[in-house]
Amino acid sequence: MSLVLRLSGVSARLGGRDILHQVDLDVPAGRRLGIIGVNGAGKSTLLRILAGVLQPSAGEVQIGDASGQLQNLRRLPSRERARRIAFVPQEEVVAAELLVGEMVALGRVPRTRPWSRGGSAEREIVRAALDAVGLADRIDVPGDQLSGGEKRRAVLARGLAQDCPVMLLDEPTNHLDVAWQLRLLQVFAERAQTLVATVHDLDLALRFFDELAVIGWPAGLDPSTHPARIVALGPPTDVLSSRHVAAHFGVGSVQVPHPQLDQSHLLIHPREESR
Ligand SMILES: Nc1ncnc2c1ncn2[C@@H]1O[C@H](COP(=O)(O)OP(=O)(O)OP(=O)(O)O)[C@@H](O)[C@H]1O
Repeated sequence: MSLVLRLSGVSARLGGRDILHQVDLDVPAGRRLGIIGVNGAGKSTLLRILAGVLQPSAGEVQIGDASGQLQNLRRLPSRERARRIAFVPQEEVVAAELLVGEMVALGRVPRTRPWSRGGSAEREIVRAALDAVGLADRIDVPGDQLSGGEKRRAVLARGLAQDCPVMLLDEPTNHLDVAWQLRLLQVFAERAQTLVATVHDLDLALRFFDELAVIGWPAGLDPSTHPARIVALGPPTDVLSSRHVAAHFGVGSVQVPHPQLDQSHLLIHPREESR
């Protein structure tokens, strides 16, 4: 299977502190990869490195083309990178002075000629992206008139409008109600060839992704003095075994089959109750 992104020996340093250490990660084309881990582990940092918006302190980030040829992500011009990778960061302010449609249209900038304005075809793409997140009727409304969850959906619509084969989403389900959490991930799964997303909801992670990577610390390493690394990688049912969840999240858990649907769910409980 060809790779769309590859991290080799990637480390990250922020504010004079080592955050990630020697991360190796392959993202194959056509996969849904979930990044999980406790607060402050380094998930956003890893995603920003994959997106090419943060330079690693060591190691190499490579991007693969349709034929599977890998090249250094830094050598790719930023406009070309933005035609191949859409990145939606964790928290983003929707500018009050922009209409919702104008903000979503920013996702089209890499696809248009420099300084050109989008025509009616571009407006249709923007409308379709807003429609996919249930906000088509808000296209001409100022951004600051949206609720928190609606703002999040509008920012995600901008990522959809960018129309890239690879989409990187940092906590896409933040601020969303339960129905939109499920629907939004499905929308992106249908539009993106390859999807990498960070999530905190481990039950959602178990059901939605093909593969999970846990960012954390091996047993015995003090998180306050050591950078994190990938401590588990593989199919969700393996990565979210009771043993792994206890070791990396400090809680008890059990995977149980849904009584009516052909899927498993993860029940979380305080660690003592598992005895
Ligand atoms: N600009 C920065 N300068 C210094 N330290 C930073 C900076 N950004 C993040 N950090 C630190 O890097 C570590 C990893 O942060 P990151 O945001 O990647 O974690 P995360 O796993 O995404 O966390 P969360 O689940 O809380 O969103 C944290 O300890 C954080 O305090």
